[in-house]
Amino acid sequence: MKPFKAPNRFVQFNHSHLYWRPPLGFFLIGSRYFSGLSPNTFMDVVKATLKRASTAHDSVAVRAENNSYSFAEIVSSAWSICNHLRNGNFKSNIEEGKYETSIQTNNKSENLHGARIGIVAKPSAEFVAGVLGTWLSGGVAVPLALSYPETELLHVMNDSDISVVLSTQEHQELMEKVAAKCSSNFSLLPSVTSGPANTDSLEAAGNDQFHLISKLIEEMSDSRKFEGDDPALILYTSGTTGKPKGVVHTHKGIISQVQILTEAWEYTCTDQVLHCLPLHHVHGLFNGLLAPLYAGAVVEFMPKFSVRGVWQRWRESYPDNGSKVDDAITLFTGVPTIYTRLLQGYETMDLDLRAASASAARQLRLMMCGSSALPYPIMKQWEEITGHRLLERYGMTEFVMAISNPLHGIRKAGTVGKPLPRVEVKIIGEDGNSTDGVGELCVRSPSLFKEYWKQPKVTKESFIDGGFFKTGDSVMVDEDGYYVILGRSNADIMKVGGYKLSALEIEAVLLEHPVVSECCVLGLQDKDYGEIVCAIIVTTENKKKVVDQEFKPAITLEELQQWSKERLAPYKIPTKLLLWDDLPRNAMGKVNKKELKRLLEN
Ligand SMILES: Nc1ncnc2c1ncn2[C@@H]1O[C@H](COP(=O)(O)OP(=O)(O)OP(=O)(O)O)[C@@H](O)[C@H]1O
Repeated sequence: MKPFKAPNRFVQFNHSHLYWRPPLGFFLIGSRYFSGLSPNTFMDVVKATLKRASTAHDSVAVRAENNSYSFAEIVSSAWSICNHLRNGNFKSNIEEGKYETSIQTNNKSENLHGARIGIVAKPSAEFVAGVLGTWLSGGVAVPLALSYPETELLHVMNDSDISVVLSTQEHQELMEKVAAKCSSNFSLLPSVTSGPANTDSLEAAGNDQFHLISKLIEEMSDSRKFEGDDPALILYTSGTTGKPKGVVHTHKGIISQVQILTEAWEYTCTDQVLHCLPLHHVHGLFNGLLAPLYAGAVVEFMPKFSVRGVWQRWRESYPDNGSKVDDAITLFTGVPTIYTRLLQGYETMDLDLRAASASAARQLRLMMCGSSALPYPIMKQWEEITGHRLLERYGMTEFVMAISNPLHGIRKAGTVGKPLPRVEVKIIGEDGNSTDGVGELCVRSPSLFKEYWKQPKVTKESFIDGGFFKTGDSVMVDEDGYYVILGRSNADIMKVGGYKLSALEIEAVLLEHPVVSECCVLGLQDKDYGEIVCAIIVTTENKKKVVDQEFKPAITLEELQQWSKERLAPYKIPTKLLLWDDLPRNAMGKVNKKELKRLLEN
């Protein structure tokens, strides 16, 4: 195993032919790989990277658990996974590490022709190799959530007709059981082996590696397994608004999306991402992994999010005022609850540690937030401490990212910015016609999904004329052309006594109350008003302690209503209050309001 080591892309080698570094200013899209040609699929990017690696030392692409892995190392593991899948010998359980690691040119081996391959692994080099190996074999990757309970796993695996589940020892017991119930095969992912870290030893050990890479390129060029329009990925929606649906993305859609993100947020090969999100969701998979890899950045996985771990990693990156280590983190992206937790962690630090943490965080290039609405108090506090105004953006499983606040220019609180390059949007009213007011957001983008898996009727109903996808989100545009997300039409938009209210707007206000730490607003059925506004509140820790001692609630409905009077129109003020210890959130930190409503109304 290669020791954890700084990537050497900043190193100026003596032998200039060993390492090509794009001149600064050379435009960024895939600049590490392409000088003019435009890739059709992500695998073209991989091939170009390998070509470069055959004549140069390939620097670090992924770091995980104190190991560093180059693209070539990940791809050679992907290649053995591909052979394994194509040879169809997965019926017998293969022990970890016993995959055929040499390159086989097996003319009899089958292209998988779109067979679905489930991938269950924590964020790791093995996960990345699993996805690339699936693509190399002509299969469709289906990343499955580690947090899924068995019933949900069964639903997703049966729904997508998974042929083989690739997983690691950690999940072997559960996945073997589930695979057997779905008549799928189970196979262990081989460990990605990492080679020598420095150029000298690489040159010493070099011939084998270069030989391997040349063979990989040959194989990849020989056998074209898929076209741009072919399915590459099925991601399951979180099920916030119904049963999870399989969203099919094509190779072409994936490459378009990573190009869009690279361009908008100026990802480059000098970036190093600290990644602590799940990989079965677009935020973690595209924003945090595929787009950075495309740009040649390093992705460092922290598979289990840890508040102390994140702050510490930033402090290690920028140890003293102004100094920066070679493997310094430059990019971070998270959901709002991650930032809430980081702020809570910050508050428990002593003054010296706070100063060091804030100063380190300040030096990252970019910090982003999304997947659900970023509460204003969190954004404000984060900016006061770290100097970063979080870049909030809007996305969805079906088109990945569509709207974003700018990298340069004004990032407006409470908005998600403007459409990303090459993304078109329009708002339609209840009559289906375009409107300038509040309405449903529709998106047309090169990254739009192909279809819902095995659901042609639902797919058809989700599009309007001209190929715009109906998001189900209510939005409006402010005076500067920035988009404001009012929420899911069927979960966040409440109909109270004839008024249509946005739960997100009310949540944003309630979160400013000093005792409110988290909150969720939803409409509950009412015979007089249609719906009433119900607020579920988690109070701040200190208050809760006082409360426990005094046996009195941290806040009463009357107190909340009194406080709200100056901030909300009378019909928006909650008429029901529930105080909970925490909110039931999924892996992406989202509350399933439909399920909560069902629970509270029964
Ligand atoms: N910055 C943001 N602000 C507010 N809402 C956001 C933001 N980013 C994403 N969202 C919400 O997340 C939704 C997309 O998330 P995702 O595709 O995971 O679906 P889901 O709601 O979690 O699950 P399902 O599609 O199964 O209902 C968007 O439609 C929008 O409602």
